[in-house]
Amino acid sequence: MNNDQPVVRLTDLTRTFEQGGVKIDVLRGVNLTIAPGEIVALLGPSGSGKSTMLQAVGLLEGGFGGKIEIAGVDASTLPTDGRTKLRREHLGFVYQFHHLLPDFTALENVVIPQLVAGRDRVEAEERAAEILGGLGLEHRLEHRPSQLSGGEQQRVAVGRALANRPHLVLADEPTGNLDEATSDKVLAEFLDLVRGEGSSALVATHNERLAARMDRVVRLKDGILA
Ligand SMILES: Nc1ncnc2c1ncn2[C@@H]1O[C@H](COP(=O)(O)OP(=O)(O)OP(=O)(O)O)[C@@H](O)[C@H]1O
Repeated sequence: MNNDQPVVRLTDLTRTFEQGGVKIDVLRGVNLTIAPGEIVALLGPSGSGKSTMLQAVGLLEGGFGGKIEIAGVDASTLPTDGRTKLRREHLGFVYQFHHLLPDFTALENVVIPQLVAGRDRVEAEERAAEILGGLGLEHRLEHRPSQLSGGEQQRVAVGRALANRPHLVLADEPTGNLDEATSDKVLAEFLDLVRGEGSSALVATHNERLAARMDRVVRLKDGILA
C-alpha cells in the first residue's frame, strides 16, 4: 500500500432503510478520510448510524450510495469476491461481543484467521503468542473463551483483529460490554497495539472520555459527520 494515500475515503456515503413502508435516511452524505496510522473515534447517540457506517467501510453489506475507497481502491464498483479480497487484505474487526470460536483456544482463535490468509502454521502460532503475550495473556493461550474473563475474551478478540496486520481496524463499541475500569484498560491496550502496529482505526463509541484518547473525534448527527 502507498503510505501517502488514505486508508479509507468515504465520499457522499448514503444509506436508506425501509421500516414498515417508511423510509429512514440513516446516512445522508457522509464524508471522511482516514490517514495511515490515524485513530478516529466515531461518536454519536444510539441509532445515529455508527454501526451502519462501520458496515459500509467493512464492505460487509451492500445498499450504500456514494463512494467507499479502501487503500485507494473504489470498493463501490467491485464484485463480491473483489470486496472480500480487499477486506481480507486491509481490514480487521472488533465487535462489542467477542464472537470468538468457542471450541478453540485463545491461541487458535488468533491463529485461524492467519491460516485463512495463507500464513504457515508455525509463523501464525508465533505471531499469535507474541500478540497475546503483549496483551498480558501469556498464561491464557490454551484457555477456551468460556474459561476466560470478559476482559480477557475481548483482549483475544483485539489480538485476532490485528493478527493479519490490517491497515485499518474497525471497532464497534469494542469495550462496551465491560465494566468501566476493565474497559479503560482494554481500550488503552487496544490503542497501544494499533499504534505499535502502525495501523489506523475507526472506533464507534458512545463514550466521550474514551473517544478523547484517540487522535481525532468525528460525530455522526442527522446522517452527516460534524
Ligand atoms: N437492517 C436494517 N433495517 C432497517 N433499519 C435498520 C437496519 N439496520 C439499522 N437500521 C436503523 O438504522 C438506524 C441506525 O442504526 P445503527 O445500528 O447504525 O445505529 P448506531 O449509532 O450504531 O446505534 P447504537 O449506538 O445503538 O448501536 C436505526 O434507526 C436502526 O433502526
